[in-house]
Amino acid sequence: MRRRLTAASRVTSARIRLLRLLSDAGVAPAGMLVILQLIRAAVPTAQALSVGHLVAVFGAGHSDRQVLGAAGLVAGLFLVDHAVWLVLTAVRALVVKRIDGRLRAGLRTLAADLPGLDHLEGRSFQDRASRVVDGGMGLGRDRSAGSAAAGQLELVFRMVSALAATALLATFSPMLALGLLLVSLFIRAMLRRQWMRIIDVLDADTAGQRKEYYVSAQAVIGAAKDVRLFGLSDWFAGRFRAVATRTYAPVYREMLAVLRRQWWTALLTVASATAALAVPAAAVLSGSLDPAQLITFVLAAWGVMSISSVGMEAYDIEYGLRGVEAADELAAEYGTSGKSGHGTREKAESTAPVGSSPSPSPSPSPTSTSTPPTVRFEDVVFTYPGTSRPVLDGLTVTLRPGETVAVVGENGVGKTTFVKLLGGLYRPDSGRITVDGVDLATLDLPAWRRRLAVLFQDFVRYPASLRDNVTFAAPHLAGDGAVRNALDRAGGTRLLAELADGLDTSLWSEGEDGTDLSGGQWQRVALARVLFAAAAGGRVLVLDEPTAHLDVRAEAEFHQRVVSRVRNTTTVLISHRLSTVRPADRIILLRGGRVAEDGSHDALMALGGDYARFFTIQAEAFTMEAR
Ligand SMILES: Nc1ncnc2c1ncn2[C@@H]1O[C@H](COP(=O)(O)OP(=O)(O)OP(=O)(O)O)[C@@H](O)[C@H]1O
Repeated sequence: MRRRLTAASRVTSARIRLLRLLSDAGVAPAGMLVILQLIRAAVPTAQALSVGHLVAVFGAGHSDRQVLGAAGLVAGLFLVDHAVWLVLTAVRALVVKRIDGRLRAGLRTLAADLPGLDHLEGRSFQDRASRVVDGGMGLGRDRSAGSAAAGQLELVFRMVSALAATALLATFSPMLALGLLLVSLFIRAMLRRQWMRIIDVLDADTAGQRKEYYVSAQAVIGAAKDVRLFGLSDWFAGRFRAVATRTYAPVYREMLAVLRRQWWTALLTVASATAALAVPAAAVLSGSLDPAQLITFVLAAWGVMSISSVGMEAYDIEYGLRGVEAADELAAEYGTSGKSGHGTREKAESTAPVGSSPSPSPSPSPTSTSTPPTVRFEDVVFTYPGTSRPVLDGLTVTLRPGETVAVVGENGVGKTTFVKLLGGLYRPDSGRITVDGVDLATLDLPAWRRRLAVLFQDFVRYPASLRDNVTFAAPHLAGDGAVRNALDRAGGTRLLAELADGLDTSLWSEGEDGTDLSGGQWQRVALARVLFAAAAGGRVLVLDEPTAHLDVRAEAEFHQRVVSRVRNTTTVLISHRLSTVRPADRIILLRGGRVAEDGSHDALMALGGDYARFFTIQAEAFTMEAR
């Protein structure tokens, strides 16, 4: 009993939460929806009365005017109902869109405010985030949080409508009215319980995303080359069919099972309908009711019984509510930790730096921002969330102000991970990272990041103008001279001259009049972006594989053109092309998650370790090619 009461109170508060969501749509649309629903709720009872009145005036031989008036009332009510339905559909769509928009905007802000990346690693955040934006599998309508709120309002007024009909029927027979209402509510509860299990089955569909991928991969430009050249179209179609069958088969099985269990709810419905007809008919036969009243009360009984059916709104509520709950859970879990920590609360607590409190409060950087800082990794151990093997395992290294440090090592050794930790995107499991002696965990992260200019290996190709692509890190400094200068140093001057609209050329190839660039051209733009950021105050410049897409000449000129012209900045250069890193002040070779070799090119060549071996292999390959 207690469990039932708890469950009932949980359902009630969830339903109230849905109704409160309506305020997100704005007072005018939400208020209008309430008024329209109220009008529609009054229609069945008004129709019962008006049709009864029409029969009464017709049978009693009233004047033509009176009959026409009564018929006009009946017809008018039908018209009003239809017109209200049309307007209501439009207002409902607006309300749904606004509520969903607010919820999605909240999710975007929450995700963007989280300074770390670890929430994006596990399924927990992703699953709940996609539940918030999920429109569900609805027959012609969205099954979102907004539709759940609108559906809840619809249900409230369906109830109001049934109660109004009950009150009208009770003027004839309170017993019949109450009995019909209770049986109808019971049938509804049973039907709802049976059909809503389908929502559980749909919710358990974890293959949905893959299904989407198999469909979209064939239609988007990214995979189109592979699909054609490898002849993968049939493979994609086959995978889609397999996943779709796996998704929908349990849904159809559940539907069949529910249909097989319908016989006794059908029996109850037939019994209710028989009582609704027989009791007023018996009263007519005994002379206590006239035919006009018979019509009114039979229609009223129909109005009461209408609550027994499970309408689309029930699915909307059930499905959309899970999106609302997911949004609430995300807000509770990540809403506040995101502002101050590096990532999720759990990760922040479990990996707090040695000797510091679990959730250090951020403080402004005490270091000067005009000079490059001394950055130290002290015995840093780091394991990606959801994995067990540490990528960095006791990494100790110092980046001294103004020096150029190259980081090299085999694929997967942790070079990019080192950069991610430097940017505060993850926190070490143990050990610490200091900036001028201050633990990075206690620094104001946004302020620290303004001192970094990072070119990632998988840099982003923003669908925006060339100018925006260069100035994103410091839009307030977007003077043409600075942009051209950054492009020039990145080797992008010729590219700029070739583009029809110069700096204003749209690099959004999918947009109207947009242009796309080659891989190497994009790399120059991305390089210009970080050089621009460095000129705007970035004191630590990180270049992860900056020459991977560049042609031979650009690669050969890279050090001269880019690295040697950087002033008042520490440069971290990651590259597999050892000729690119050769001029660096220091070269660090990572192995087993820590520094294995550290020194200038000459020193490491003299050491005769891995660096010397790799360099010799590359040099020999070039010499052989040259012959
Ligand atoms: N988000 C992640 N989640 C789990 N493991 C990851 C993640 N990112 C990287 N790894 C793993 O961490 C290891 C180090 O990756 P990282 O990208 O730092 O290597 P890298 O030295 O930059 O490699 P490369 O030279 O190929 O660019 C790899 O084994 C990789 O599989």
